[in-house]
Amino acid sequence: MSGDHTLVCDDITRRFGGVVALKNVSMAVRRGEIFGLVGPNGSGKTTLVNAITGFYPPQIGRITLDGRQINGLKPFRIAAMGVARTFQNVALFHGMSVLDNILMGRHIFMKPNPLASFFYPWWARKEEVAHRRHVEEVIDLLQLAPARDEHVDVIPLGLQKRVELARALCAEPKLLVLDEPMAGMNQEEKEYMVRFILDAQEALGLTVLIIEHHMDVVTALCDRVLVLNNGQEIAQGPAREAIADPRVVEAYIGKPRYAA
Ligand SMILES: Nc1ncnc2c1ncn2[C@@H]1O[C@H](COP(=O)(O)OP(=O)(O)OP(=O)(O)O)[C@@H](O)[C@H]1O
Repeated sequence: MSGDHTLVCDDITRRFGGVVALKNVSMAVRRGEIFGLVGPNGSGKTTLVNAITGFYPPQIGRITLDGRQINGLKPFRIAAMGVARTFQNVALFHGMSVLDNILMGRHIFMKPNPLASFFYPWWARKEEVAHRRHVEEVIDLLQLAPARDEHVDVIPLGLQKRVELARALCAEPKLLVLDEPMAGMNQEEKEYMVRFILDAQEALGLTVLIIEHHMDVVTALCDRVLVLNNGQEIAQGPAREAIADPRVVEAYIGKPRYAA
């Protein structure tokens, strides 16, 4: 199945003590698509992302990235294989500027070699220029130039989330995983973020897995979605069809009284 797919999750089960957070969940994210993970609070979305990124590997099931099994690998190995992630609660480096935070996204490409840098300073400079060039492209793409020298602690939440997105893009990911990138944003900030994600996806040919609660954002962004409830799939398919599924409506707003 992996030929056209960047990510395949096959029959994933993850328990935390007596809590079954994911039960027999399968999905496949096609190359170049935006795939949404949807579901009410506690339905297992973050657990699935944590399984994919290696933070909490599944006890049962198999996860492959471009056909190579990744479950069982440490998070830094999975990151080095091309999976970049943003977090539900912004996870930036405090006390550092926007630019320095974004530059951190390049660290997986940096192979410090003090001897080479000492004897061939031009080589180290050339490497830094290449990293800077890539960072500048991302800064332009996400329109972050006016904020580049600001400290991340003093900029608005919407901008912080954009900086986190920029840092993830700088890792040139095969798979970009976004955990609620619109959380806490107002309508205008959400609309901007949707635009930036679509622009980045088009410009960089990204494959994106996104956890999202706002249904207007899901339909604007996602090609297909997996809907979870109580750790199990209740719908999967094209975004509009899946979220209109009666089981999904029921999971979000409950059964109408006359149907009880
Ligand atoms: N580290 C953990 N230890 C114990 N239980 C956990 C852990 N992580 C998740 N769970 C449990 O697994 C279930 C699924 O949680 P998860 O955070 O994956 O849901 P979610 O769909 O991402 O929810 P939300 O939309 O609120 O972020 C919940 O019952 C949660 O309490």
